[in-house]
Amino acid sequence: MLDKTIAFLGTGNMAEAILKGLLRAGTAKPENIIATGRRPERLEELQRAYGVRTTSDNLAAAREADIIVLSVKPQAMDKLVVQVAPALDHRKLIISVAAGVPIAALERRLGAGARIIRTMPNTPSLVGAGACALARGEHASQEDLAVASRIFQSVGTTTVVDENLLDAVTGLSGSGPAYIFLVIEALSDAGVKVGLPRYTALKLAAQTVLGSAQLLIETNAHPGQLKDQVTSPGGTAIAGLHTLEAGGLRTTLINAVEAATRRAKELGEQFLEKSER
Ligand SMILES: NC(=O)C1=CN([C@@H]2O[C@H](COP(=O)(O)OP(=O)(O)OC[C@H]3O[C@@H](n4cnc5c(N)ncnc54)[C@H](OP(=O)(O)O)[C@@H]3O)[C@@H](O)[C@H]2O)C=CC1
Ligand SMILES: O=C(O)[C@@H]1CCC=N1
Repeated sequence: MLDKTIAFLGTGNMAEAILKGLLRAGTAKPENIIATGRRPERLEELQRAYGVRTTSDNLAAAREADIIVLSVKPQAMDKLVVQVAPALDHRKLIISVAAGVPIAALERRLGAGARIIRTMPNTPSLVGAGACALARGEHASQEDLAVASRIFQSVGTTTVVDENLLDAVTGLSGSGPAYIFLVIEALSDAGVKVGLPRYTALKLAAQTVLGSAQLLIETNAHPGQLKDQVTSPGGTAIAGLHTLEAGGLRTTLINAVEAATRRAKELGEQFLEKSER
């Protein structure tokens, strides 16, 4: 149990996933979590669902909390950071989940000495199956990194990386759930096309993705080896695989991760420009 108050500044999809995961794991108590937002109906919904404290006053939340999670969209981050900067002194641990936003740019807004951990989580955190990468800012201590890691470990796996790799992480695992949901939806449509009822097709598709990932992680085997185990000579899987290769699945996935990584960099550059004004 974390004996600290955590404020989520901007409680949308990603912050809710972390918040719910933290409560589910028993890492934080609802009374030690403050969730901020703009719309009263959203705050009521969060209060009702999780019993956390809610407010539209970011500055008051930042003043009260020990740990501040910056969780608005990158495009809204500069305004938020300028607003809460007076409350964010070196006694606070600041965790950013924003795609692209560099630590140096946040430090420029928050002043020298700001203890910042930049992270890239993903939405499966909601069910304790997240994948999060973390990078430590110059003024954050090893202890700060350990506290941030504990938060994200309670909702999934964590990896510490150099900050310059976080845009790539954003392209792969941060954005990855969107790719996989598209794949599951497409596989379900395919199941319907070959005659399965919709619900049966969706259940089979989702479990196939989950089970394959679990098999890979638990056996630590190479994905090619596990693919070969499914693929009999002259059988069904090779017929399907040939079609996927002809459709350029690998190249398409590589291009997707590259495009998302590029977009994370662009978002960071836009933030930098704003923070220089
Ligand atoms: N979604 C994802 O899969 C991932 C997202 N991220 C990062 O998480 C961050 C949030 O993304 P996501 O959760 O998807 O976005 P959402 O739009 O779902 O959440 C952002 C929330 O912030 C609120 N908000 C906006 N401005 C303010 C403000 N000034 N004060 C208080 N609340 C505010 C919004 O309220 P309102 O609805 O009223 O506008 C909204 O609820 C981004 O920086 C993104 O890069 C990182 C990893 C994965
Ligand atoms: O699309 C986005 O910008 C966010 C960041 C990572 C995943 N979703």
